[in-house]
Amino acid sequence: MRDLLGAEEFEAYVKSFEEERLYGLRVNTLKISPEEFLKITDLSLKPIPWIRNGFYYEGEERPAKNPHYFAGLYYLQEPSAMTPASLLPVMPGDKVLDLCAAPGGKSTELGAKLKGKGMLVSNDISNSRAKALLKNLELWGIENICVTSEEPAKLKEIFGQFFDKILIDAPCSGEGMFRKDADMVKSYEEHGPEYYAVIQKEIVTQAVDMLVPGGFLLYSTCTFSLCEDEDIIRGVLAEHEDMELISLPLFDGASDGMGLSGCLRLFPHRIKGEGHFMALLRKKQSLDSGEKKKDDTEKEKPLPGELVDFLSLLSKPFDTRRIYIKDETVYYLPESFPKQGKKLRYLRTGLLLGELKKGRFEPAQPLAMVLKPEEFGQTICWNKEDERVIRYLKGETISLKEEEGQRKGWCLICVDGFPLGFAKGSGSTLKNKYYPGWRWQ
Ligand SMILES: C[S@@+](CC[C@H](N)C(=O)[O-])C[C@H]1O[C@@H](n2cnc3c(N)ncnc32)[C@H](O)[C@@H]1O
Repeated sequence: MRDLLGAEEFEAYVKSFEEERLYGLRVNTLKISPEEFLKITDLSLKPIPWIRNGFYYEGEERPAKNPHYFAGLYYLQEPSAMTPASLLPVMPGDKVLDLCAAPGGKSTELGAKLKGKGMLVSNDISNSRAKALLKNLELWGIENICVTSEEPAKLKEIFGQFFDKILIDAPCSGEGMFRKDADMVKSYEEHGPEYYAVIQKEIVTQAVDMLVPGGFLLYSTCTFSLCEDEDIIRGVLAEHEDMELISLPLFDGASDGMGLSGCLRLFPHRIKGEGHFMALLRKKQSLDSGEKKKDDTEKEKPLPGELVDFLSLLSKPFDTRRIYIKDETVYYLPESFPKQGKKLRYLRTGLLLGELKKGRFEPAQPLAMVLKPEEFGQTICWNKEDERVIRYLKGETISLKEEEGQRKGWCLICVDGFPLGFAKGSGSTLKNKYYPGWRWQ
């Protein structure tokens, strides 16, 4: 680091390790604007200057023990780690791949940018980490997701040149994690920059082949070593004539790439964040890039009566051609989901709508998370201070107050106007249908 920064700046860098780590949360713009969120939250927040929907919170706050967290209104994320997804120019309708996605810090933001249009494939090679990723994406309320746990080479084999935008938040030696997580120092001693550089090169090479002409690839790490950062990008540019570097905008405290201008570096002694490296690449348009689109649209087919009955409770439009039933489980596939996508080892293909159970349809938790209260026939809304909110999140049976009337059938339970999950009414009692795996502990 002394070689990289020079003696004087190195002192400032080392000194930054005496300071407290920084805590951040990012507001879910699929559900609420940052301005509206600030009006309803009881957390004390300060804006992160370069992230429109990002805020610092104090370490003693407990934002994960808050009903708004269970409503998917925000994600807890280190401030500099919010930058890569904010800089990848994702547009609604894009086909987006997050190749190293768990536990979902960046995927949640990419999903929010898609606004339900197009498709987000979130992948992580580790199956256990991909499970945490799935939970975070479903809590966030992204309906157009596929979650896979595959080697990048396997994804390339199945998808080929398919994605408009790709994010690689690469596994790395983690020099920017030392203040946040002391264990990272130990793992750095086991596997340093040279070890990770080999893996990163392989991942990037596969990703380039999956990008359509004109598509963008954002590469990021939370480390500072040249061989994992600029050298990887230089390697891509040398080996792929059709890839070009697009300069990222500098903002207050951010630094240019070291020896490769246009990349972006965040250092803990220059910004209020732990540190990150980013580079944005674009695949040049080729003359014959007007590739014919295969028509993968499913034909209209009749749906089971119990599912039709349940869907009639919803005013949210569903394209029935995208409803996919496997065994008794019902999914809603993202638009532009390719048929060959089904050949992958996936944890989720689209939005999980629910289960067909002997003539009944039971809606699933992820469906509740993508709804707006007005999109469901029967809604029960409590404010955050109502003690029944936490009891509901703990899985308890709830009694309705007299003024709330009698309820029969499926109800969508909301806090401050944001869905938490389903319950089934029978008179003045609500049978709790909150997903047991997500309960308040
Ligand atoms: C820096 S973390 C990703 C963090 C994530 N993007 C986020 O914002 O929450 C890197 C991830 O890459 C995964 N990984 C490691 N090798 C991989 C590979 N060859 N292909 C795909 N993912 C890989 C790890 O399991 C790890 O979850």
